[in-house]
Amino acid sequence: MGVIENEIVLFQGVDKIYNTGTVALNQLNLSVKEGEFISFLGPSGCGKSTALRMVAGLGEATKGKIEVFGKNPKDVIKTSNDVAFVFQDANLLPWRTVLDNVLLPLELRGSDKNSRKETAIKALEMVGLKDHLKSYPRQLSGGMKMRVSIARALAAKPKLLLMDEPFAALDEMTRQTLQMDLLNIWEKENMSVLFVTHNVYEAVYLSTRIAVMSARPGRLSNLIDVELPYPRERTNSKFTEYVDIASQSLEHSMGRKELG
Ligand SMILES: Nc1ncnc2c1ncn2[C@@H]1O[C@H](COP(=O)(O)OP(=O)(O)OP(=O)(O)O)[C@@H](O)[C@H]1O
Repeated sequence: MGVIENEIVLFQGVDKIYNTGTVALNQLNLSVKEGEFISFLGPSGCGKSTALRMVAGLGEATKGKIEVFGKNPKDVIKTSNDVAFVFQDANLLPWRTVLDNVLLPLELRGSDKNSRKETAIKALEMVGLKDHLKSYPRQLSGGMKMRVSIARALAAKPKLLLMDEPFAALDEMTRQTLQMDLLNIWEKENMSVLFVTHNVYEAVYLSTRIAVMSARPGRLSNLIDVELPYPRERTNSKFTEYVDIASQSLEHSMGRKELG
């Protein structure tokens, strides 16, 4: 099989069976190209997080191959800052200020002392928190905490950002604002994003492609190319069409309805 140009992530025949016997992924095949914004959409327990975690070198495939930038994911994590992870929980240290939370991974990595503060401030600027450098996590709203968490990931200047339901705990207004801001950052920074969500609207709003996962178990049931220009208009009829396509695909993947 030839190498695909600009391929940054490859799942090839990937099975993941946990030692409890749970089959989390079954023959997952997916090729992600540079610059894509891919969402894994699927019901609870279909293996979305498992797939994302393996891209971050957390856990190994039971069978098949996963490559990130053409290498073993564990090696990529060990030797570069090219991959960053944002979780649903912002995971901030309560005794550190906003700036110090973003600085922490840079300190741990031993990056240059003089430039790291500048890098952290720039990342906080990108997420609109330049005026809150000295605040503590307890003084921030849920949305602001998530912004700090995103800034912490961006400070490493990753080429690939992995996000596991980052906005799931936020209210709808905050979620929509963060989605918009995330897209702006994605476009400006030339990053690629792998994003996990349960939310069909979120997947259609954000993604260049949606990987719909099935719970029977851990299979890719559909790949949807979302051919809509950015920024997307949620009230647009084309947007609604994609929401319908993704919803039907999701229902089909859960075995409730056959695709029309
Ligand atoms: N460390 C683990 N050990 C054993 N089983 C696990 C482990 N992690 C996940 N699983 C199981 O693997 C399956 C897939 O889990 P995973 O978290 O990847 O799904 P998900 O699609 O991300 O679910 P959710 O949307 O609820 O987060 C589930 O049945 C889960 O219980």
